[in-house]
Amino acid sequence: MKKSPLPLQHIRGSETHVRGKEALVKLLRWHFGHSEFRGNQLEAIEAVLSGRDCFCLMPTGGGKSMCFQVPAVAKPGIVLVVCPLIALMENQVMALKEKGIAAEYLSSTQTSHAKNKIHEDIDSGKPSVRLLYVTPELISTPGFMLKLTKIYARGLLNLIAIDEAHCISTWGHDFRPSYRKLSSLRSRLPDVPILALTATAVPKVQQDVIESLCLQNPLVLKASFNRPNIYYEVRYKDLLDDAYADLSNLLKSIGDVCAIVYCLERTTCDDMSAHLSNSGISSAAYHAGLNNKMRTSVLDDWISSKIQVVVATVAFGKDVRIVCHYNIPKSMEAFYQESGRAGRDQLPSRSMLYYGMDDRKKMEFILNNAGKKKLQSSSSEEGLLKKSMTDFIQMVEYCESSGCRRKKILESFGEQVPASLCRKSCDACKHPNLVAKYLEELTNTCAVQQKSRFSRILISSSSDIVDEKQFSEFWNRDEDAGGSEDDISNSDGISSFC
Ligand SMILES: Nc1ncnc2c1ncn2[C@@H]1O[C@H](COP(=O)(O)OP(=O)(O)OP(=O)(O)O)[C@@H](O)[C@H]1O
Repeated sequence: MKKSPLPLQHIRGSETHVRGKEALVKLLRWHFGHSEFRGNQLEAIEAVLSGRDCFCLMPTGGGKSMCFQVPAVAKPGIVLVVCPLIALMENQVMALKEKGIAAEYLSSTQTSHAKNKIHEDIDSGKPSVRLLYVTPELISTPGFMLKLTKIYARGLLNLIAIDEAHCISTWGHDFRPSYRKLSSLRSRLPDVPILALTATAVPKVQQDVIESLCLQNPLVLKASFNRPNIYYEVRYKDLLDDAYADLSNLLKSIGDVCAIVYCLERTTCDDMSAHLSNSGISSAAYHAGLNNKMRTSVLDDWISSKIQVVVATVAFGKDVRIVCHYNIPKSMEAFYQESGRAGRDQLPSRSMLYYGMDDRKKMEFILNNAGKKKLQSSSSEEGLLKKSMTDFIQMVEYCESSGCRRKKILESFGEQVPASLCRKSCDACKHPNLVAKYLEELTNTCAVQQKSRFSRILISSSSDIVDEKQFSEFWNRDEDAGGSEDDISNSDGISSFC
């Protein structure tokens, strides 16, 4: 059913708050079915509709999309949404279309016919599309920038929303060089308000985002990172007989609910998915090694609940009840972002991290060697290397500490909170004695492992116990344009994103 846009007479410039609010709430109810705005949504929407830049930091699942989707239905013209992942774009566009809102995305996964139709519409002078999702790579192509300047010259570009804006910062956990090029948007399209959205920016990154995008006197909105509906837990692989079996039992025990399992390597994803399927859990792997067709088919099957579990190296959207990390993530930011896929509908959800000493060593090895390589090429990378190490140490502390997990997460984002905030919604607060016991056992197990490893080294003639080749995928990932495998948007050429 196609809904007609609600006429809004009162939202022009920064007019009266109450009239604006009433009209906007009507839009929210009409188009999206939500009864009230959440957190800072309204402030962000009013700011951008009045033409002001805005930096909006909201927790994962906080409802950032509404901050640009409501403005898109509030007035005719186009809202351009820059999004780093094709899967997320597809997801959002599909959901908007179901609501009768004219949304499209441009990506390499579409047929030429589909792309041509969108281009015809936006070139027409009277575009029907309200939300146009694109990748940062497409923005940096001269052809698309020219197109944008034409839309802008016709007064049809209302807002530029930059999702996952932390990707612009080299200090962010998911730096994408293509995001850097977004800095030209301000000079090319000077009067269009820019809305930068993120869930994971530490203060240094926030400043970097604001400066890199040349935001002018932006309204800065920040909400707490706390996700009260997520229960955090760590399980210690070294204390389990079989971590694979433990994970499949866990997934079976929670019934037929949607889950994501994150792994660091594609091969682990494939193995894990096969293991889960053999245990009777419908699952599929989803990673950059799959072709477009396979990825789309996995995504479709998952969204339509044909499969219960996706085992992935990359994040993508859907409300899930549980997110498991089968390998330790590289930083608290990455962990927060990924575990935050759970409970985006605010219902009780779980984050389960399987921590293993081998995974820890592997990651330390990767970071050390990546650092050594970089240091050889440029001494300016030293700061970044130190940051990667510090980030990882924070993640290890999260796993190896007997203190409140929630407090650890929030402190890593600079939020000081009492442990009472958790209300026993992490294993360390709910079962402190058990967690302390596990950590003691872990220390003892590691001491034994260390000893036997030491004797193995003495016996072995080889001085190096780590085989570089087995980690080749990590090297490749590190040398990826984005330094992150989250970029699976098919970089098959400069204009491949259109
Ligand atoms: N005002 C609201 N009232 C109720 N539900 C809302 C409201 N705004 C958004 N939501 C719902 O919250 C969920 C998360 O919204 P959204 O996808 O925009 O979050 P997000 O901040 O982009 O999260 P993430 O960073 O994890 O991608 C969605 O299911 C959305 O429909």
